Amino acid sequence: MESERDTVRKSLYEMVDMERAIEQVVSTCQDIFLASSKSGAGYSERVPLSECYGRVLADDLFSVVDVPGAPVSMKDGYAVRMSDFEAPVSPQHEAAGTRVFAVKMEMHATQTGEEQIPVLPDGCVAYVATGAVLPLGADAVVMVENTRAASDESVEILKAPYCRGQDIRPRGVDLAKGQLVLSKSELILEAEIGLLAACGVSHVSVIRPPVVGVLSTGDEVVDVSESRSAALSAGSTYDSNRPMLLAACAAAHAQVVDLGIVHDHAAELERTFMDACAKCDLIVTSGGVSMGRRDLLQRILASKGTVHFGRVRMKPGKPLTFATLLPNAFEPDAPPLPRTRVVLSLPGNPVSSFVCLHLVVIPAIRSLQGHASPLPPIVDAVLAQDVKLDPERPEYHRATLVWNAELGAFQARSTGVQQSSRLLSARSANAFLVLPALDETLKSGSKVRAMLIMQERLNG
Ligand SMILES: Nc1nc2c(c(=O)[nH]1)N[C@H]1C(S)=C(S)[C@@H](COP(=O)(O)OP(=O)(O)OC[C@H]3O[C@@H](n4cnc5c(N)ncnc54)[C@H](O)[C@@H]3O)O[C@H]1N2
Ligand code: MOO
Repeated sequence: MESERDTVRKSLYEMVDMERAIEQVVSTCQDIFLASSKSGAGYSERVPLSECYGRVLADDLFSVVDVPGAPVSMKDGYAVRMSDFEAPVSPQHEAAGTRVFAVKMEMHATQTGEEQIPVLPDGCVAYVATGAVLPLGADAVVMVENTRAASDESVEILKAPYCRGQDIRPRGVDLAKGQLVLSKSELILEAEIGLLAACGVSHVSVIRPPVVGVLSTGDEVVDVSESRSAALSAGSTYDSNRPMLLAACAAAHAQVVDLGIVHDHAAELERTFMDACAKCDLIVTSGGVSMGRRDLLQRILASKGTVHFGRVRMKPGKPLTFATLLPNAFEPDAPPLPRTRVVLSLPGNPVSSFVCLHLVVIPAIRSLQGHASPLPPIVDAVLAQDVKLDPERPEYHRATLVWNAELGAFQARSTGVQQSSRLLSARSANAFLVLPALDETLKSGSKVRAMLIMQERLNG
């Protein structure tokens, strides 16, 4: 048993590898998601298409219509019967390889009912617009560029269609009624929204977003809204973590709850956690997880639940802490709520928070929504300059990747001094270079692994 004296000098937690830490967070969140999908309680909600971007589908989806609903033309041109091209023709047209047909009707792209579709008379053609329903009996389309107006009512076809069905979209070729269009657990982005609308679906069942509460801790931390009313004292610092985390969690389609700034005071922290546990699936905190006397979070979490890890072999973000709490941990007499609560306590240094946000918070939110691939993608990149490695901890080095056509590779440029308080090192970053712990310098031109973040920035 360690004495009180020892515990202030040495962390209670073994240092775990970052890959293992990420895996543990993701698999715990996936288990919570699976348990809630089985119980069905509050698992999904029905939303209009305008609200489903970035959400995960809760059910398989089938088309309720054929697209197109009838054979339609793929070109502006003339609908023809192929058999009419076998009829005898004048020697003059025979020699020229052309044929003249009477144009008996015009079909435009309108909301044609099935009963309104006319029959194409033998030996005649119909003018058809792109997307227009074909007259019955037509089995190919000749585009206008292969025709010449012979008179007001006839057309000379200069190049006969080479096969039946040419330039026709048959009924149901794009989507067939009853066809599985999207599967449960698929991510809905713009293509999927277009697809759903195309097959007549106006509302979909999507996974309910996790409720994510965000709080900052620290007696020195000041809300930015106070910036107009009071000058910042020497020891104070504006709260940059909470606005950053709230924005990123909302962008990851969580329902966010601002839990404010909490002092380094055990009773106040416990009260905030009690309140958060009642309404949040995931509680994200920053600050108060390291070795200071007022770093109280790990002790509170350990007393109310399970701390899975409290130190990670990574830079920046070493004191990253992951805990789970039973939903009634702070109110033992209250009836248990359906889900285990997840707590991710990020280190207070703003860049450490930023890095942990991308490495564990966003993957946790994605896992709680049933995303099949919750982790950021990793690509190869080539260093644009020398980079000094950290001898003790693997580093997530902020960098900007730019595609270099000459190299046929992404080139990675460091964002500069990587100190964990220097938020400017996150500015314009679109990747973390995943660097090993080694006492050496990686030379310009070396190949490294790069984890893509904020992919909107990949093009600068
Ligand atoms: N003796 C040791 N000290 C420290 C260790 C260690 O291993 N042994 N680890 C260091 C590392 S690494 C980190 S990272 C920090 C993280 O500590 P905490 O999570 O306890 O963070 P705080 O001490 O509360 O704050 C650190 C720093 O960040 C500023 N801060 C805090 N919250 C915010 C916020 N919301 N917005 C902007 N800035 C914030 C705070 O004022 C401090 O300057 O611990 C090292 N220490
Ligand atoms: O790990 Mo700390 O986040 O390096 O400063």
